[in-house]
Amino acid sequence: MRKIVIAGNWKMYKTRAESLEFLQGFMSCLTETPEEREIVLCVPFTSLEIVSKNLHGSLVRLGAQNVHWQESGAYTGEISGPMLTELGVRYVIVGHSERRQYFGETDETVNLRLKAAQKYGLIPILCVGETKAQRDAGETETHIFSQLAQDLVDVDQTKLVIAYEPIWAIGTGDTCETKEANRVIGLIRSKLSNPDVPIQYGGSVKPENIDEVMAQPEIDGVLVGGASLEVASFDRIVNYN
Ligand SMILES: O=C(CO)COP(=O)(O)O
Repeated sequence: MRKIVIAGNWKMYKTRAESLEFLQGFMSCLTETPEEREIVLCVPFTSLEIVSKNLHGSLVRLGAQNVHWQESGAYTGEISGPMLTELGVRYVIVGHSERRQYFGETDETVNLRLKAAQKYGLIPILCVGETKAQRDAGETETHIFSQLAQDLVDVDQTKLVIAYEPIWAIGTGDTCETKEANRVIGLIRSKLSNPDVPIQYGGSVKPENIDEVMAQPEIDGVLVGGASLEVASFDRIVNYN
């Protein structure tokens, strides 16, 4: 049985005060959510502690948005696995397209970050996906297979989540057709040694399309950006039908 994982990626949004306000509103909505759905909030580093302290034993899991491969060292601006686990972090996004695009992360460093996350007891959410140009050139599969082949070297597939995020569908309102997302996710699964790895879809997931996305047989959850910032919309997403 594959696990359902619904994660919010807050990116560079919300101060500590705003994070707390969200959490207080969101926790009171969760009473209806089926327990087998794992809900994760990947918040900015500065909000990890306040969110951690206010989860009060709820089923919501804490997530971060990146992790360095060393335990400590002269790596200005980076954060290590032990720094995250100390705050109660359970999940960490690795290789998001915004990190690859704007901050020079490569498949090689993504692989190092994945292995470090697992070494320190974190479950990484590995993001893969193609650009519009790659899709238009018919290179979706080759690009994603190349990312997987490099990113997953020596990675334990029993402690892993993968998110398929077509870059052209992120923050654009331009959702990938659900059947197409389902097809690509099936192809990703065919490349894994563990068929039970939960594979999420990400890219313009909203209350309006969540039911259709989750009805697809290969899709085991979602990684949500913009629609995870508002209590009402994220509540609707985690309580999909
Ligand atoms: O990048 C994403 C999640 O990691 C998707 O963002 P949006 O849901 O805002 O399109």
